[in-house]
Amino acid sequence: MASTVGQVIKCKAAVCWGAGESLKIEEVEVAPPKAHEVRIKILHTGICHTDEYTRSGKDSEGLFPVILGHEGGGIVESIGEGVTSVAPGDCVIPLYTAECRECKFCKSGKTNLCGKVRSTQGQGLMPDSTSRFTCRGQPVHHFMGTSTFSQYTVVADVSVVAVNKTAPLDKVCLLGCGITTAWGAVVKQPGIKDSTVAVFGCGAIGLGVISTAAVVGASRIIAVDINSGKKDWALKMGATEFVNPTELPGGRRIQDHLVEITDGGFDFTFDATGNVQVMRVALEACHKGWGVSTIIGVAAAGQEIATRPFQLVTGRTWRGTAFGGVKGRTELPGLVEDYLNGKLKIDEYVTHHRKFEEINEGFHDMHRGDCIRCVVDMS
Ligand SMILES: NC(=O)C1=CN([C@@H]2O[C@H](COP(=O)(O)OP(=O)(O)OC[C@H]3O[C@@H](n4cnc5c(N)ncnc54)[C@H](OP(=O)(O)O)[C@@H]3O)[C@@H](O)[C@H]2O)C=CC1
Ligand SMILES: N[C@@H](CCC(=O)N[C@@H](CSC=O)C(=O)NCC(=O)O)C(=O)O
Ligand SMILES: [Zn+2]
Ligand SMILES: [Zn+2]
Repeated sequence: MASTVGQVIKCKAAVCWGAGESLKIEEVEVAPPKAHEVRIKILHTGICHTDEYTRSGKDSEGLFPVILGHEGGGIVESIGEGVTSVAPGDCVIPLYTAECRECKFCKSGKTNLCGKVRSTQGQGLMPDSTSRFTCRGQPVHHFMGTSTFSQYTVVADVSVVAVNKTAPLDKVCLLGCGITTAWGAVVKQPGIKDSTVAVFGCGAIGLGVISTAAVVGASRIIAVDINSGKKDWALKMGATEFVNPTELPGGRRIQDHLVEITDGGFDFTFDATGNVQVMRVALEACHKGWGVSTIIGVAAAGQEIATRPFQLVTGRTWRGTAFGGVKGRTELPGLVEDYLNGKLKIDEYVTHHRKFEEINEGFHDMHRGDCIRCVVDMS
């Protein structure tokens, strides 16, 4: 087959032309990678709730037309000048949280949030402020620096990591977001061993938090979800109990119930719903004096969190995490090895598979209570 290196590639991509619209499979042109960029043939991608959040128009950073997707796996097709970290043929995972190892954030040792490409990423553009995608003669925005709903995508070299070539990409693509976020939210939070934990929301993220908290050795893990169908899932992943707030007697408030059954509240709580009222409950279900609540869920544009400041004055801590605090280029190869060695669950989360042409059905799957993660075959 003729080499595509340096050429514009024509391929299929799922384009979202406007907020709230279904994705449309289109022929797109994907320009070759410029300096410090990498063009990737995407083989599989998960659909994360954050893709739906932006598609639906709830993302204050949302731009259209756009190629969504940020939970992918693929093979490097070609590299731009100056790229040394990956090579053609490498098995890679695109990273929506870059890791340049040079910026103030990366060098701080305090955060995984890299500053190198974040501003252009938020504008749906590559670091030189242009797009590599066109469709029907017009530029199409990138998304989260990854755009994995395209058969070929271009990412910055700081936004991609090579992993073990034997890893099945239809599984480890989930390390591009969901599994890693949940894992990091727990392991990077000191003190979970022998502690009490509440997890609000039992989607892929919440279940991953439950599973990791169980592995780390939490003494009691209470899963909270408004869908009782999630009870079996939560218990299977390691929760010790399950509570459905809508089934409490006499309209009792969930935070009052949780504080009562835990003798004062939890050591740690996690929001994995993106609902700001639930975030408040998660904070207020923390134990006075030391409870720590972590926000993972992403809330819609215009939403704000609130609580009585007294909740914080009396020793509760409110914090949040992006991509689980994980530095992707440094840590993802190890997580892939953990998966290959049976130390990290991924297969269990993949409940649905879809062909690329069925990607909109994959979004519908996500709204059904029985879908944890849908993986799309991009071939
Ligand atoms: N910070 C980060 O880096 C990341 C954040 N996210 C965000 O994390 C959140 C979770 O993602 P994901 O697991 O994929 O989403 P899902 O939609 O799969 O899971 C959310 C779960 O929360 C349940 N839920 C909804 N409302 C409530 C409520 N009031 N009380 C308790 N449970 C409730 C849902 O139930 P039902 O099924 O009935 O709707 C569902 O089971 C999203 O907001 C996503 O955008 C995702 C990845 C990374
Ligand atoms: N664009 C949104 C913010 C969305 C958000 O918080 N994204 C998370 C990852 S969610 C993955 O599924 C994140 O990494 N945030 C940090 C970042 O730098 O974006 C908005 O504007 O509200
Ligand atoms: Zn995600
Ligand atoms: Zn950086």
